Amino acid sequence: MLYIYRASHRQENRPRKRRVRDRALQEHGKQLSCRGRAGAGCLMPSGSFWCSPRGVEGINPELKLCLHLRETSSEQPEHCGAPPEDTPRTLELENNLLLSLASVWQSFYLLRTQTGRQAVTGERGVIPAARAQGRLVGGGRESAATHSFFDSRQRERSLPHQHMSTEPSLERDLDGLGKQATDGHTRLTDISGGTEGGSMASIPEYYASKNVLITGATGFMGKVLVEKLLRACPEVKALYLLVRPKAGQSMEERVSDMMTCKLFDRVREDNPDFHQKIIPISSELTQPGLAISPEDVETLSACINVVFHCAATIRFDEPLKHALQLNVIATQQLLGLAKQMHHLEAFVHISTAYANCNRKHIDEVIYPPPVEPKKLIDSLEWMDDSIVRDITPRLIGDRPNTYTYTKALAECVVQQEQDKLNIAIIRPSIVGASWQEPVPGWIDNFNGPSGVFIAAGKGILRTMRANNDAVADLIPVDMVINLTLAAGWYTAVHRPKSALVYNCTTGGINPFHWGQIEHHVMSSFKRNPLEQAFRRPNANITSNYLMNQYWILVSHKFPALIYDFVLRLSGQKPQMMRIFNRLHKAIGLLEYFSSQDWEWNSENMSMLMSQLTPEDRRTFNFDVRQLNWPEYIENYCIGTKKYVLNEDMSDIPAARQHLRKLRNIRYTFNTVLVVFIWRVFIARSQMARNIWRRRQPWPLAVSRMQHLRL
Ligand SMILES: CCCCC/C=C\C/C=C\CCCCCCCC(=O)SCCNC(=O)CCNC(=O)[C@H](O)C(C)(C)COP(=O)(O)OP(=O)(O)OC[C@H]1O[C@@H](n2cnc3c(N)ncnc32)[C@H](O)[C@@H]1OP(=O)(O)O
Ligand SMILES: NC(=O)C1=CN([C@@H]2O[C@H](COP(=O)(O)OP(=O)(O)OC[C@H]3O[C@@H](n4cnc5c(N)ncnc54)[C@H](OP(=O)(O)O)[C@@H]3O)[C@@H](O)[C@H]2O)C=CC1
Repeated sequence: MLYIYRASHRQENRPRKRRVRDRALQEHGKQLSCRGRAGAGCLMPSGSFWCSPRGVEGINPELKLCLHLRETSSEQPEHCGAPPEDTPRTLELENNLLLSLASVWQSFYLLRTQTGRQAVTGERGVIPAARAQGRLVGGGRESAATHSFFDSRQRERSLPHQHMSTEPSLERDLDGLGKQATDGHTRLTDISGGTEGGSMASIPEYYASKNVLITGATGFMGKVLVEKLLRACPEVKALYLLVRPKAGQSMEERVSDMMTCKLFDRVREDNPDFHQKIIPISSELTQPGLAISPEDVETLSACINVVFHCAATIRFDEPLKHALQLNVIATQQLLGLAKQMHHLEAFVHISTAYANCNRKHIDEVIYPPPVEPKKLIDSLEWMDDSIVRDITPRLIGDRPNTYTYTKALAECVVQQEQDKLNIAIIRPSIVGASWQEPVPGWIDNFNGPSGVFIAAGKGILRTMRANNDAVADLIPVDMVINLTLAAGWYTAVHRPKSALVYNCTTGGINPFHWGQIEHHVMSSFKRNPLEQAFRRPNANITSNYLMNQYWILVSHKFPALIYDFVLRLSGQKPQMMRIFNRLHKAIGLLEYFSSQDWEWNSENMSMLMSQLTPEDRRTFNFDVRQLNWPEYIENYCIGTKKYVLNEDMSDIPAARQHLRKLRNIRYTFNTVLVVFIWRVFIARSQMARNIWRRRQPWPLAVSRMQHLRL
């Protein structure tokens, strides 16, 4: 079965385009991807998908046909969009052209398969083949900012390393085969991860026998990355972790502590000796040369194949100088080290979807930086901290904090090396607890919404400024890591000419709103309460500033005063007001993100998914359509209880009992308050009594009725 379609970029045609894709998807289980302006694509018999952003448009520019689907095997072509009245012939011509392209491709594919060269293009080598046949017009777009997946495969890179020099460029796609044969050395086999003669290496096959360098491995995402690599790619050779000593612990102690964490239970079960694959390297990223010893630099330069750069300061209130030091300068230094690595195949940089939060629509491109990073680095170097603090608001401009500002600069720094390295940039939105792996709901920190959920679950947080109808772009950490590993694989195997950006978000595909989050978080914590809650969980979000301030006063500050008063009376140190002040600072920093909407284009995420084998798609699942939000939020809340607060699930009955007690206390308190108000303001004041009578005629009516009955 061969599907052929072409799609215009016109907004009104998108639903139709989606229908075609969905249909093909239903029948083939393949995620299709087509991007660029008007596009044309065909799903090959092998199941692979071919698409050219400009090819057909170049042949027949006046065609503004929205969508056309044709099944060659069935007699009746299905039209998913109305073909233009004046174009049946052109359309026919075009379809014929696509069909002939497809058949050229098929013969080429077969030829390659017969000559055992699948590793070169695999079943995805459609464009090179078609281009080599001189059938496609148009080429890649020029700037990295408009770079697309398909373009990336149409341009040749000047490869930095010898072992990469066998990239199957379009121009030498066919000739290159001869060259390789004379070499007698299938270097492309190296690229595809050691699979011989067969199809493209799967993700675990690719990572087999690779040395991987990870920064930020002791952090939330880094840990999940290490765990997943060890579990899903058991043949990986070694993981080199750049770790600093901290809080009186050496880096070795920190890493061995980390490996005893519950997160690694499944890996430990599969391979009790997994720690042998972990090689900690002492590194303080804010120091010159990343404070890596010369011997370690030599080792890393000689053996690393893939770098995952996760380390960063994610604090929103980080002083600019420090945020710049870690998020930008350290990234620059790491890139410098990466360029020395003789066998580096991919450099994966973790950014954030909010790096460009000053925009409402964010494409998978690297936007011009707010300032040239080098200039800023040079200027801040000589400036006193207090001066930097004073000019920070002016510098960050329309970004909310130094974190998003420096992450945007880091992307620019990474982009500057795209000619020398194979780069992927991952931009996750709000990374939350795990969806499925290694266990549902795994989370180990208070960052982002986790702290808010916990504060609400403990009954401390009662109000927060957020827009009920704004999309809460949460993404589970395991999905981010699956995508990251897949992007590493894809970058190494396909080596896009320029850095490929992956917006790793959910809102555009499977949206969920803050109002819904609030509802599910509250009901989840009522079913599975946290221990020793301060009050019954009952948080409300509002976008109204004044309303929020009112509730802060009534529901936060007033109870805190009473509680601290009671603590004082009982001879203890007051603490509630202090806790609330910290909470207000934290939620004040988060409100920017919960009060507005962004729209991210995540086509590269879909593209990447379409490139995975069915098996890899299961193992490295980042299909956000499969997220069932209520279930995810329930597991998230349970995860905060189990893994952040280390509370035991067996204590839930006691926690429920505690909530009942709090409810009874509240009822009693409210009753006492009503009686008190009655006694003080109503019973004692003649004026209040008069008002009460006028407003409340029912007591008179009741007494009259009683009188009548008597
Ligand atoms: C129920 C209703 C639900 C409705 C939900 C509505 C809205 C959801 C809210 C937010 C969503 C937006 C999230 C946007 C994320 C953007 C995505 C990203 O790209 S980056 C990752 C996000 N980064 C962060 O979240 C970091 C934010 N944190 C900070 O900037 C700072 O930590 C701080 C909040 C300013 C606090 O700084 P401070 O110096 O005062 O404290 P410390 O950091 O030293 O921590 C002290 C102590 O407190 C604990 N802690 C830290 N943060 C929180 C928190 N949010 N809640 C509770 N406790 C927190 C921390 O662990 C320390 O504990 P200890 O001393 O025991 O170590
Ligand atoms: N969490 C989120 O919601 C999101 C995160 N991201 C990005 O994902 C990446 C990982 O974030 P996450 O795991 O949540 O962050 P964490 O704060 O949990 O981890 C940060 C990591 O960086 C390391 N690090 C920090 N400073 C240094 C230093 N000076 N020298 C060496 N290592 C250092 C930390 O090591 P140590 O343990 O020694 O402190 C830690 O391992 C970051 O790049 C972040 O921008 C993007 C979007 C959302």
